[in-house]
Amino acid sequence: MSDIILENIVKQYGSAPPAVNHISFNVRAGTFTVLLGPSGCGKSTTLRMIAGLDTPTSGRILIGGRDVTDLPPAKRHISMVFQSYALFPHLSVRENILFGLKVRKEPASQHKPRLDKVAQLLGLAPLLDRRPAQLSGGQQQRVALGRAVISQAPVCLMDEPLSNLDAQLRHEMRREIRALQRQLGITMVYVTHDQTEAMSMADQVVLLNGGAIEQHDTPDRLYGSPRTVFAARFIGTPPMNLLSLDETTVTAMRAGANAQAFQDAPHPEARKLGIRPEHIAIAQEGVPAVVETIEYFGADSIVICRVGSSSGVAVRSAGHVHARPGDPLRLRWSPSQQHFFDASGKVFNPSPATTS
Ligand SMILES: Nc1ncnc2c1ncn2[C@@H]1O[C@H](COP(=O)(O)OP(=O)(O)OP(=O)(O)O)[C@@H](O)[C@H]1O
Repeated sequence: MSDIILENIVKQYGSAPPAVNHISFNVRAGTFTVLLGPSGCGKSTTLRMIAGLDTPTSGRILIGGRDVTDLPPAKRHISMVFQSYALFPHLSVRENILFGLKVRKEPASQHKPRLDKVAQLLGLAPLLDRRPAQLSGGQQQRVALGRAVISQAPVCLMDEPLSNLDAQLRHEMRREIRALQRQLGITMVYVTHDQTEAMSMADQVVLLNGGAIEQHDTPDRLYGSPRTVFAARFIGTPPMNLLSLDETTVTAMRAGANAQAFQDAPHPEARKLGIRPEHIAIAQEGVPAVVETIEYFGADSIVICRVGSSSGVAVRSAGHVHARPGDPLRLRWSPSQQHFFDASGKVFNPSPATTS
């Protein structure tokens, strides 16, 4: 089986701080893992080391139980898809897709049946005689996928493969890639900085920050039980609200006569309270707030408020909210949706809703 194991991987370029700093994680065979994080966090470097395009400064990489740390890419039984597609402009779609099979001298009798299958899977049959320049961005992306899939490698590595496509197409391709991965049982490692992409595609997300793993979890747990302020803020649009637990804000929260939340004093080491915008409701009674701005999106509105000394607290509300900047509001949320963080930004006390 093609499990991937990274053991204590470090990548150092010259005297700069390590691009990848002691990371270890496992990818189970047949699953979809996303490497997620902001620009420069080490996603591509990590993927390139799994691919064999970069060598770790220290640590080991195993694929399917084999130590591949010092093996070249061609010996790792992997396929790759890059942002740039890297198609040969002078070759037809058919030739582009078959290129790898020819280089690896796979028996010619295999070419046609495998090409037919891939063309059918990806809807490329009518385009086989075209050159890349005669294709749309989405079609070129499909050819790049076809080239990866035809290799029948058990592991596929993708680096921001959809970033050149418009939003609509990106959406469609996400579904296609996920369906293809499931259908073929491929072990997938996929790099993106787009948290929506990660959340909608992954079985497991490895969230990186400054070359280290911030959290490795299912999308569900990453969203529901972020371990750090960084994870809480990186996932979700708008991100989780963070209210400083200073006296003004705590007093404001306690002032809500019926504010179920926050009747007890927060733990003295808790410095910030996190609540997701969709977990706060505008109510008759509750924590007093003042409207700062309202953004209307059709299906819902985001009301930005001030609560105590915390400005910019986002509340997601269905439909159109009829309020103006300066209007007073009352807010409610359930204590089970509260996340407390300590001074170092680590979750203080996983919320009861997520510990069960
Ligand atoms: N060949 C290299 N030489 C020196 N430094 C490098 C090299 N490749 C990457 N780095 C540095 O390593 C760090 C991680 O880069 P990496 O490309 O892995 O980030 P990333 O998370 O993929 O970012 P992005 O989303 O912008 O592609 C960055 O600080 C980058 O400048």
